[in-house]
Amino acid sequence: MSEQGTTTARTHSAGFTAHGVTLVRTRPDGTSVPVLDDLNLEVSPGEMVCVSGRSGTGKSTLLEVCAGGVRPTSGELFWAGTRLHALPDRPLERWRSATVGYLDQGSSLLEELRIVENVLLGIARPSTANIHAAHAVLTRLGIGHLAESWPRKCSGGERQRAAIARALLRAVPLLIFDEPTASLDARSATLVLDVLDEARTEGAAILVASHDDLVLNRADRIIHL
Ligand SMILES: Nc1ncnc2c1ncn2[C@@H]1O[C@H](COP(=O)(O)OP(=O)(O)OP(=O)(O)O)[C@@H](O)[C@H]1O
Repeated sequence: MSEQGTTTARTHSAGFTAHGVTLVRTRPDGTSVPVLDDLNLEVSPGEMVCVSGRSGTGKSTLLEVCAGGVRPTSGELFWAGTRLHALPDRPLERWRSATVGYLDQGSSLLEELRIVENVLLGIARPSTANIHAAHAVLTRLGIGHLAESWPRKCSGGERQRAAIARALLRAVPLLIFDEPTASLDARSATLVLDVLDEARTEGAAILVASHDDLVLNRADRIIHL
């Protein structure tokens, strides 16, 4: 693993740190697959770090581990000094809900909910202000006109932007986005990156996996797997 770009002083007291992370998966036939091997990364508040690399090198898996969705086989994960790797399941899940805006590679939406309802999913009892904010973020992402549409009537890129809107709506401090521009043309990708820039300026720590030069060019640092 190698890094390029500027490096700022970071400590375990702010932002996200992964140290010596290893993950071994087990195939259905019982054989072991080493997926992550002794990975280290840090993402400070107000910084966007991009994980890049060939297909199958473990980018999505690393993001899932950092988001608290998969436990590493070994290694340490910290958020603002909290030892995430030592948390039991329920506190880890509470940390994840309160702290992480996660976009998976499939940009999964619930088909039985309209786009704006999908965006509001992470909020238990949406207020009028939350609903206005959901419409506003959809508009920023160029799909405000689709707020009342059903996901099945939307294109891949529109669905992807709706999933991004959902991850952004709660203004959480850690955004972990897997291939956020994968289904987007340059114009739509730029809308997404402008919104991410705004979140970064407001102090979010942002970790993305991407091959897209538009994303790589905006990153503060790049980690090559
Ligand atoms: N549940 C699993 N069980 C066993 N192996 C898995 C599992 N999930 C992923 N892998 C393997 O782990 C490796 C890394 O997968 P991952 O999806 O993290 O790669 P990636 O770099 O994100 O790839 P891509 O760029 O194609 O999305 C791959 O070889 C994959 O086959």
